[in-house]
Amino acid sequence: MQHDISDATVDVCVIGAGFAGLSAARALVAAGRAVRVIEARDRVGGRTKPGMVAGHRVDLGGQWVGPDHRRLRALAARHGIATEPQFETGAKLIEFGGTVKRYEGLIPAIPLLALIETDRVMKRIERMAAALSASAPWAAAGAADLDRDTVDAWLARHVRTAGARALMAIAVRAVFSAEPAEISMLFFLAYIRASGGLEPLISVRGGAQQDRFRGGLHALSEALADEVGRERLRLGRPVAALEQDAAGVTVHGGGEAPLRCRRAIVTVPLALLPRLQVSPPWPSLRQGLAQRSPMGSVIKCHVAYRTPFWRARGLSGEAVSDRGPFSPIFDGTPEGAGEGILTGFLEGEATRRFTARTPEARRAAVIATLTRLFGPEAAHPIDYAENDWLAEDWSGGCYAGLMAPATLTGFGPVIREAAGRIHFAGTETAIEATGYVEGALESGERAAIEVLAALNQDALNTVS
Ligand SMILES: Cc1cc2nc3c(=O)[nH]c(=O)nc-3n(C[C@H](O)[C@H](O)[C@H](O)COP(=O)(O)OP(=O)(O)OC[C@H]3O[C@@H](n4cnc5c(N)ncnc54)[C@H](O)[C@@H]3O)c2cc1C
Repeated sequence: MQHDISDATVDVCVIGAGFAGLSAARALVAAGRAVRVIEARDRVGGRTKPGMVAGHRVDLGGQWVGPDHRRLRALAARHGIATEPQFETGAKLIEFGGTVKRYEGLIPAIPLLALIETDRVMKRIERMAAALSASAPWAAAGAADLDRDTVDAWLARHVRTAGARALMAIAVRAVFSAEPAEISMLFFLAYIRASGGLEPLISVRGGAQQDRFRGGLHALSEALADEVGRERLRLGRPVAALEQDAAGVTVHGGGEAPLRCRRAIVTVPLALLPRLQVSPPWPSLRQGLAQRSPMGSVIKCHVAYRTPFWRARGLSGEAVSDRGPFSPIFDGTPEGAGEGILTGFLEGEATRRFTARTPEARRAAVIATLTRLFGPEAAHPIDYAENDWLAEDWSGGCYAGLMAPATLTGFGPVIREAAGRIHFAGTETAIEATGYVEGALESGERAAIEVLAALNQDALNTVS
């Protein structure tokens, strides 16, 4: 059916009320545009989610904020939401090659040769990432060669000691919730480039795990939804189809009458795009990109104890293990709480192994890892909470979308390209802090600017 531009109900329809969708909507509302945000879940926040453990509010999804995440910090400041530093006083633990060791600072207690090689390879990776353009990593000299390799294949060729390879695999899992064999070397470097380095991605102080929000990160998505205006939000309404013609876009689904808009912004992860019926079909490279951008695999768990007993033993609560399945681990105790909480992840292959098991089996495996690392006191938690993101229908995995070899060079250049009147946001499309809430906010702002320019151009075209 052909529609006229005058029958548009709103200027812009935003699909998805995660941080990207809400940030786009906020900017459009501020510019005086009529906006509707349509969200499949019955809540805002997408990959952030509130939970409770031992009576304390915790984040079941995204949690930390880095020093450079200025948009997220500005949002918190506007709402008087304070941060607290991630607790890191004391020694860290590493389980490596069958033994558990304590260490202080950044240098883990592993054999010297492996340590020297890890340092060398980290520096090389930092240099390679810094040489890429953040907005067009596919255009770099040698990009095709890097995009032919998985991280695993590259490490196998360039790292000799098994210890350094194992340590790098722990870092890859921690950042991508994927195995090194799953992702392209070029994608790995581009993701690092977007956050200013690998060290900032894996660090607490000065890095992506530096601070948490009092009351949880999810509360900031609620604050952002308030800024957009609740009357503009439709929750529990999965969009099923987008029909585009010369004058606008008709949005179908969620048991409501079709909604007509001049422009749409789709913020769902690339992997979920094929679930939307679109007419006309997505441009072929967009379709190919969506088919080749799977999500990572992660289960996040919080384990509560009567006290943070590890602190009394001079431990920070931070730990990693090459055996798993629960690694990495951080002290997740909220400031001022009497109880202690250890927060950590099953990532990549470990998630795949445990997603189909019972919650009891997962809990037992998590506690077994904690007991090996922190001793017998860890065997007696008072509460446990988890969230399997691989099983979340409207995410399909987390933390973010990944790219296997030959994707970024073959399909990447269209990642931020509009398909007619449909524009794209979402942390996967971010130039800065891709994969993080900060990236989601940046992508929403960028898409809003793009749409405002397009709406102005549409208006000029109508007049002329
Ligand atoms: C366990 C975990 C830990 C993390 N840790 C951190 C961290 O510490 N710090 C950090 O910055 N980031 C972290 N992240 C990543 C961060 O949460 C994401 O980068 C960010 O939330 C993505 O926002 P987004 O708006 O791009 O996507 P989403 O949040 O995925 O938003 C997309 C929205 O679209 C909706 N949707 C999907 N399909 C449809 C449809 N058909 N119709 C309507 N709506 C639809 C979804 O329900 C969702 O709400 C973590 C994520 C997880 C899961």
